[in-house]
Amino acid sequence: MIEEGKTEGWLRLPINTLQPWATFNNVSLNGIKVGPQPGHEDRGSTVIACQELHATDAAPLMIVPRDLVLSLERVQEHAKTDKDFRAVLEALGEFGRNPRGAILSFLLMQNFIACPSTTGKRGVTSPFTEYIKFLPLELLPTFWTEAERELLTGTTLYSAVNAKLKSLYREFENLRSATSKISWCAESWWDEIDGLISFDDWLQVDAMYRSRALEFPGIGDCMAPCIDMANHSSGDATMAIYEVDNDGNALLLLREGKDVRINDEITITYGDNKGACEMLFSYGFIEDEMESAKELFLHLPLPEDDPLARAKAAVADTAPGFKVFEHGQVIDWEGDYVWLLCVNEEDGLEFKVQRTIDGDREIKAFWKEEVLSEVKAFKSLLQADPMWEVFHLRAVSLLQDRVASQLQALYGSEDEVNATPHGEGTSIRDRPWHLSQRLRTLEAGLLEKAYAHFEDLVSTPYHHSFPAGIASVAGILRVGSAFANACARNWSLHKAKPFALISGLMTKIYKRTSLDALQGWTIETVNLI
Ligand SMILES: C[S@@+](CC[C@H](N)C(=O)[O-])C[C@H]1O[C@@H](n2cnc3c(N)ncnc32)[C@H](O)[C@@H]1O
Repeated sequence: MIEEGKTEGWLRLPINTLQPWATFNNVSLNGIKVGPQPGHEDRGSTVIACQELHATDAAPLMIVPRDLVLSLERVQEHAKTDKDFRAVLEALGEFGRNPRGAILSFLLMQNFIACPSTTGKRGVTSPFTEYIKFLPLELLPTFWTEAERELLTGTTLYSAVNAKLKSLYREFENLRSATSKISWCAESWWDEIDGLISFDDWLQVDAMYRSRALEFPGIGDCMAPCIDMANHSSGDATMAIYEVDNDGNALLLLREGKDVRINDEITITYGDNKGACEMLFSYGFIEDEMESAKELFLHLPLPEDDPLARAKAAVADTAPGFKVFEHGQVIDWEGDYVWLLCVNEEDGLEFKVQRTIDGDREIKAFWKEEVLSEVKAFKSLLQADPMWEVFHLRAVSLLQDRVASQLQALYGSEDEVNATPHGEGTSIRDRPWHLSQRLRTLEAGLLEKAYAHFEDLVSTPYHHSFPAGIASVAGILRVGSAFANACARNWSLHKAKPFALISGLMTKIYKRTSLDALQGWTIETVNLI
């Protein structure tokens, strides 16, 4: 329905009619207009200065009345006067009571109301019935074809998009089964012959929300019409900020110290620390200026041979993996889950089944008799342990292996991806092709740096306590691995593959030697470090 509406025109309004919509709905636009920026039409509409503006001038660039900010609260308000929509929201149960479920179903309903082929009018119009006509169709990766998604093989976006599509499908199926019980929905939305709503519509409302949601203090995630017309730039290039005033109105303000000339673009930041993967996932682009993937999340499966795997999975209240990030010149990682994987029964980890006050059975983790109330607290317990150096080495070693396997997946898919026909006359569009290539290069760069960083961590602190024989074997392997790695880094992704594999193998042997050596002589040696 939505794509059809955009193509046929009944769900489209020219962006130069946003100003009358804004005036009619009491949105004030001061010294700015919304439209495409010449030379950057591929970025859609944006906020442009129509006069010189200075941060010292007190007036906000935009004031959006609180009633127009689309939050959970606003959707619930609307439901009070729209009994058809209220029935939808109630049918959705818990999902209809959280911001995402409420906002997405509201957007779907507003698109449905705008559809001219609706027989027997349902729902109540709102300012959004018109506003959604200004919104473009975003080519987020959830709209990439299967062949286009294959271009992401080896990147962290590959599994993220596939998992998102599965979860969107589950949400859509829930929506369908819950609202099929409402007679007008069964007829107008889901009828097998002329029902209007399809899975693509759910993808469209998800994309509208995902690419435009802003987080306002005191409101949470919401959509603020007109402010969501601002494009993104990061760092010093960000020209404006958004906030709420004491009355709950949403404001767009020029950043302190910024002056703009007529026709300059006024951008906001969608999150300076967001990585390339997240930018592409949520907004469908990667900033031209981005030189690093910034951060990426790698999943860590629980090893099949871990006897405590099931118990660990049951208590893990955190994402099953870790984040590698590069902020400035610093490479680091975080992930509480990793510590669960590094220790076992022989180290002091134990699980017990306890009864809760409601009589339910609950599995509890213990570290050396001390209850582990949340995985987040585990690292500090381990840090206080005499074996910390060993646990830390195990963790870094695990992370390095995971980074190596991700690099292998990236390099390993390189030939096939590069050989994929793309562009005109093929099933691969230019935009997904270029964006996937960009992501591949950025993620390879960050993974390489993380690999080298972990290599430094696993090698440096322990060497001086190894016996001479082990130290020299470890030393040779380390130098060899560093050499192979340096070759890998200086060559193109494609040529680097054999070097990366050699480096990976050498580091594996080296780390094994180090770990065995450390664990071999146990606590006294570690205590000396
Ligand atoms: C919140 S909307 C901004 C308004 C949008 N351009 C429009 O026409 O409605 C976010 C979308 O704008 C586009 N966008 C924003 N900043 C961009 C940038 N720096 N480069 C490319 N596209 C950008 C992306 O398509 C993104 O999903």
